[in-house]
Amino acid sequence: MIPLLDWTRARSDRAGLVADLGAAVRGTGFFLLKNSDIDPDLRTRVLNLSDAVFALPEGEKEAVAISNTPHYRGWARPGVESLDETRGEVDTKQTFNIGYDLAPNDPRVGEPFRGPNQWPPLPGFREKMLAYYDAAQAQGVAILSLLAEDLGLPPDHFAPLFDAPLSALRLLHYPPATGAAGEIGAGAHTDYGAITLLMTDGEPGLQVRPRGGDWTDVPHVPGAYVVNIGDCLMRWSNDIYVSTPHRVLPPARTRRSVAFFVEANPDALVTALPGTGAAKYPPIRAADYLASRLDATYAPKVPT
Ligand SMILES: O=C(O)CCC(=O)C(=O)O
Ligand SMILES: [Fe+2]
Repeated sequence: MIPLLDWTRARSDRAGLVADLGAAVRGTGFFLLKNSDIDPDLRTRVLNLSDAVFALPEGEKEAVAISNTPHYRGWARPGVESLDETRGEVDTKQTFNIGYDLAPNDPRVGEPFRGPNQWPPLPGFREKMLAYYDAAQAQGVAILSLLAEDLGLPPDHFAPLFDAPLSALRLLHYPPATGAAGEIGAGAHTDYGAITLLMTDGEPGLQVRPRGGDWTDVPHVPGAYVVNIGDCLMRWSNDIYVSTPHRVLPPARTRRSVAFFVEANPDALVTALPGTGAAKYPPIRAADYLASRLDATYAPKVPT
């Protein structure tokens, strides 16, 4: 149901990979991707640095808390986010968000989602996270080029719309389940962006709920990314591609994952792609679409 695709086919069997990808994104909207272009050593460094940031003393995490800035960057303690907007539950996960990096004096600072990142005092953290951000964005754009072919568009259709992106690198840390009533690692949700590239540590918990189906575990294939379509690309494709609800159950042991949300440039106009039929939705700027979704995620659910 969730196919395992081999990225090396992008060079050796491109038409075959385009066909398999096209089927996956019209089905559950989820697939596993092995042999990605992202350096395995860089992936390991990012996961280790992620452990290090969550292990910092509370005070050092507070110094880079997401609440310090309006840009959705930095550390979020458990309970700050509630991915399932329809329920009172708050997520047990901690997260650390990194965005497109701008110098504090860049003229774009002040536009929605534009700003400097907050960096914890860990050697190599900034350098490795920014290297991973660029590598993951490039991988996302490469996947989008195959999807453009799948839709009968030129392979470079998306590239200029994703070169100064809203994309977010998110480190996640789930504590072991306590058994408390209503406990959830990450509440049921769909992703907001174009494509999500997720690396996990193999600890189970991630589940998807395909249309008309039940919650199903996402298998773990060592070294493979879990890739899924987000709501923005579903809308852009005029609902040809499918963004599927997923969640993370409270894990038996500490669970770590690293999500990269591939997003478009703020000004990219999300409007039914050529050849996808009569538009079901009005055009919207990518930044306005993201703003509408993030507001719901961070709205207070519990009295503080
Ligand atoms: O941690 C995971 O496995 C999934 C996280 C997720 O779905 C998200 O952050 O959007
Ligand atoms: Fe997600």
